Amino acid sequence: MQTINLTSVLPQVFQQSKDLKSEIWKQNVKFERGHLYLVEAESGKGKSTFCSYIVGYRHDYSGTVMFDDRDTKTFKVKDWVEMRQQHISHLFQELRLFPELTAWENVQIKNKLTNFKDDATIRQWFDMLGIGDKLDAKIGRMSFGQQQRVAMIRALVQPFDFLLADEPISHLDDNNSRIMADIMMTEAKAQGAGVVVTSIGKHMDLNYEKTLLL
Ligand SMILES: Nc1ncnc2c1ncn2[C@@H]1O[C@H](COP(=O)(O)OP(=O)(O)OP(=O)(O)O)[C@@H](O)[C@H]1O
Repeated sequence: MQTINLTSVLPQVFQQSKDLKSEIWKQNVKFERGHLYLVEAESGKGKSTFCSYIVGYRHDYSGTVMFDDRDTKTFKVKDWVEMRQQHISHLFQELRLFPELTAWENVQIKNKLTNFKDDATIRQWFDMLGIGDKLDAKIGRMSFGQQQRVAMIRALVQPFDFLLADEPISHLDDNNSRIMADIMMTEAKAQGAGVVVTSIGKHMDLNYEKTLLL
């Protein structure tokens, strides 16, 4: 997939808003593979909603979301499954890890779908992010910031044309944010992928090519 195109997309929840000013909602916006975008917004403006539309978890909008020349409203479940396994990776703001599984198991459950990364690479990422001693820790017993790092690793153990990172560093210190940004961008470059980062203020320090206000 080369492009994601949003045309006149408006969430139902904002349908009655008279003073909606947005560079995404009700606009024509194109995200291209190989490019880096920042979507900035205040709380409640719809960052998570925007991500949900692109990964197909929600469809409560008017307008169209196109992947290349395919209207995603025509997608069947199997199309979304393929998209999420092979083309779009999503780091959820609320992470959506399995609390009863260990950090390692949470990553492997995703990695096993495509066997995309070897164990050594995954271990190295845990070490780089300062959670090398947490491989066997249950997610439910890790801090949110530690879980955020596990969720990023999980987002990277699959092929993708686009990576959507919804507030990826909300609970990270500057050092870990930098390391995570480096790992994420190295992976995205290796895959020639586009990256869309959303932020409520504190954002990854990256050379964004385009910033859009939601
Ligand atoms: N599943 C849903 N169905 C319908 N409306 C929703 C749903 N989730 C959120 N909303 C509404 O959509 C609007 C945007 O919510 P969303 O969670 O996308 O905002 P956000 O920008 O990600 O906020 P925050 O930064 O506070 O997490 C809010 O008015 C919210 O009440």
